[in-house]
Amino acid sequence: LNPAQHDQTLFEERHLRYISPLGKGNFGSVELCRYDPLGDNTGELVAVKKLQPNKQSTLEDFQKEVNTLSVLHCDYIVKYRGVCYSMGRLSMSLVMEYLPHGSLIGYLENNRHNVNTRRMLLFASQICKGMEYLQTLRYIHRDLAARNILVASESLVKIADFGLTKIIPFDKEYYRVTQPGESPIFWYAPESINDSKFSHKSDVWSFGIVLHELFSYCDMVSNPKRLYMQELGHNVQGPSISMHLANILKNNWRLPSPPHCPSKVYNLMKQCWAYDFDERPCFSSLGNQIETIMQEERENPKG
Ligand SMILES: CCCn1cc(-c2nc(Nc3ccc(C(=O)NC)cc3)nc3[nH]ccc23)cn1
Repeated sequence: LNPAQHDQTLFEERHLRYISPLGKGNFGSVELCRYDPLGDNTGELVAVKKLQPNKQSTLEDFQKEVNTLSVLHCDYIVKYRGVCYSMGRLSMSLVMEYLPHGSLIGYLENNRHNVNTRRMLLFASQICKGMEYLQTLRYIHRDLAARNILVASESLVKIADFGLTKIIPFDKEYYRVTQPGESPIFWYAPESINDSKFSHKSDVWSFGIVLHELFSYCDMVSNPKRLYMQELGHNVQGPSISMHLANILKNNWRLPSPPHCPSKVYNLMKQCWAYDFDERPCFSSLGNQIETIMQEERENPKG
């Protein structure tokens, strides 16, 4: 047999059966497929991210996303399975493990009543560990948000969508982006808004926003964009939004504590939202603080 037939990471398009749409990521949409080489529906379900057609730059970016995911091996990061070339290698798709419970946002909306504080803290500590692992490889995610967290089981979440992930150069502690596309500015640290500077500490800021989303049960009413826009006043439009956002952050306004959120958890968020990135905790410190709060929750459960 030729090597390709032994290469488990090469998926032949003719055996990849489309089932349904799963969601939208950076640079493309994700679909549920069954890889069924025997043609008897015994093949396994996979999540396939198809590159958005045309726009040459995204093919290059997409290849980088594929390369990034292919080297990540962590329980708290969605698993790479391989690639599927089509149109004679002119297009490609990223094949990943299928996570049955979908995005954290939908999960929390549908399971609000049986996700207590302890489970939220478990999810937060898993995301923290995934980010700690990324940092050991000098990767910055740059798009850490609840929409990019997937639920593998009722006790396991994973970080997904590495479309904006960058490697920090060996001689610097931050990455400066040239062309910020449609940026998720409400998840951005001040230095990212003002100077397009990204670092592990800007990922920590975004982690604080994810904590807020988690403890708000990803409720639409209190999502970060809506809360910030309320503070900015809806008359602020278009490009000046980021300037106004940077302003209120400079004046030390922060998202309010989610309803019934334990004060120790809100305190963690505030640490992540220190204006000066040097004052923000690192992911390992955050992980330890979360474990401590989890231990206290176990001793005298409130949630
Ligand atoms: C992160 C942004 C891009 N994105 C990735 C995925 C994705 N989804 C799923 N499973 C999934 C999704 C949705 C639902 C659902 O019931 N929806 C109403 C059920 C299961 N497994 C995945 N493995 C790798 C990526 C990925 C979806 N969007």
